[in-house]
Amino acid sequence: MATKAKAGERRKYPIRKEDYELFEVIGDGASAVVHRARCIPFDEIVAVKILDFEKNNADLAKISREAQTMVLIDHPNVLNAHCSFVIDHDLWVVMPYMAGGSCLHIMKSVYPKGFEENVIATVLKEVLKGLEYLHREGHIHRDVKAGNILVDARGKVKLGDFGVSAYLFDSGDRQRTRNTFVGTPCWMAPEVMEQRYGYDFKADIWSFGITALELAHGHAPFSSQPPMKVLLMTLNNAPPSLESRRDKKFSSSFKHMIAMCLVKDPSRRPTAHKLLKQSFFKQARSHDYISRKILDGLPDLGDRYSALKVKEAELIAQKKMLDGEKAEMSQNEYKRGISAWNFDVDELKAQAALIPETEDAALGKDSEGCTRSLFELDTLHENMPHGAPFATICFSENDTNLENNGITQSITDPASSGQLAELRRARSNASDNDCKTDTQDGIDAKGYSSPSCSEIEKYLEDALSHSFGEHKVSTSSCSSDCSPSLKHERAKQHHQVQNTENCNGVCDHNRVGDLASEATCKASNIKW
Ligand SMILES: Nc1ncnc2c1ncn2[C@@H]1O[C@H](COP(=O)(O)OP(=O)(O)OP(=O)(O)O)[C@@H](O)[C@H]1O
Repeated sequence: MATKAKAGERRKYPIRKEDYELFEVIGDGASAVVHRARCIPFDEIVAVKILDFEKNNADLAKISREAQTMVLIDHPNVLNAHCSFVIDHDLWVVMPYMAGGSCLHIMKSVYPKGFEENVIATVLKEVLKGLEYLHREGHIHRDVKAGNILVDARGKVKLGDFGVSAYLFDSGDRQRTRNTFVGTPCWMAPEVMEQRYGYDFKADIWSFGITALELAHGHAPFSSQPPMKVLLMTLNNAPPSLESRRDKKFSSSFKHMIAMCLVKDPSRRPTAHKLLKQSFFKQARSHDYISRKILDGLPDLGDRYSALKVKEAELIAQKKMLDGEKAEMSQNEYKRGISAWNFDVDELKAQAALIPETEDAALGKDSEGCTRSLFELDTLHENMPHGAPFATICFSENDTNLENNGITQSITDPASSGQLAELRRARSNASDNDCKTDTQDGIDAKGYSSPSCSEIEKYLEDALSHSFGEHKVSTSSCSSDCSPSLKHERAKQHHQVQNTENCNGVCDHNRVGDLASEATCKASNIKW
């Protein structure tokens, strides 16, 4: 028989396995499986998240933190836990059942290209209210994404999954920043990736901006890229935005709100409280609207989940086949790129050996003498934009000379004066039609990152004007603050010019080779 709690009092949910009847699986994540279930004494449908901490390598601290945090939560827009308990090596977390499932699930099932703007505004306003509460209470959520925005049967929206959340104010000393590296790369703020100065609740605002793009397009920027590439693109490229041709349907207030969140310098991002005042949210409607607009006619959550699993399995099988072809193609492009630039590996090694010791460090040279750049080529190529045929990049995690993010790129001069002339010719031949059209995240139909017209022009300009004798070029986030971080004065001037032209965060020299080689191929009439 159901027991009733007094007004204002929280019901005490039973903490015995026998008190729950588990039904179908309705979700799974990195560490858990979630079931629809019935709490027998209350005759209430709930969700039970089961985490096997033995299988998950026993991050018991993380898991209990998640459970404790969830039980203490008290806000209509944040999913709380009714209770949690340990059964063998499983932790059971009992939560309210969110019958609509996550926004990611809803999009995958019915709106693969994303939601309409007023649906997004309504959902995001609720999420922001939840974030405002969490930040006020000293939490960083650290995993804001569509997969963690849950909708109940009435269209009410809650931010879920504290799998990686932690107290911002540690045991009384109110330490505001943390130095751990957790989260999901696509939504991860640059400062979290850098792990240099720690991060604070503003990391959630970046993830919130990425989530807004995810809801607008049906997927997060760079979502088809491997994690390492996502890291590089987030750190090196301009922040993603809602500015491509396909985004014309969205209002300028939406674009502006996203641009405010996706600023690389966290101190310049607004708080959740301030964001809520943005005019974009004026179009937000009620939960009934969400229910009518996106939940009506949806199959049951369990059925949707099973259908998605089948679809996912098919995609994985297809991808396995494609990956074989892709690896071969990539290898061919790599070889072609090398020959286009007439690379001489031994000569490059010899050049590197001539560079004084202090310079070597900045070049990211390892004990074998800049070999990292040469022998990591395959891996790097996989992580570079489509067609990047040569990698003249050394990563230096220990370069203390540069005031950057710890990733240093060295552009070693592959260009003879003849090659530069060829490049110049190529640029004058390359018409705008040769360029890919600007896309919001630069991902082409094959899932490769492709440069836009303006990027090509910029990088060609960069390749031509860059002093190839210059060995150190920082790729640090010269985002909207445009702080120059080049050590050498000449490079600094070059950098400043570049920043004036493109002040929103691109210092990406990665692609010089990509574009230069593309141009070279075009000039030489080689099929690219
Ligand atoms: N209370 C709930 N009601 C309905 N569905 C839920 C509920 N909690 C979670 N889910 C579904 O289960 C999925 C996985 O849950 P959750 O994100 O908590 O697991 P996780 O292992 O922590 O995931 P992550 O990969 O984000 O770390 C969610 O994306 C959502 O679709």
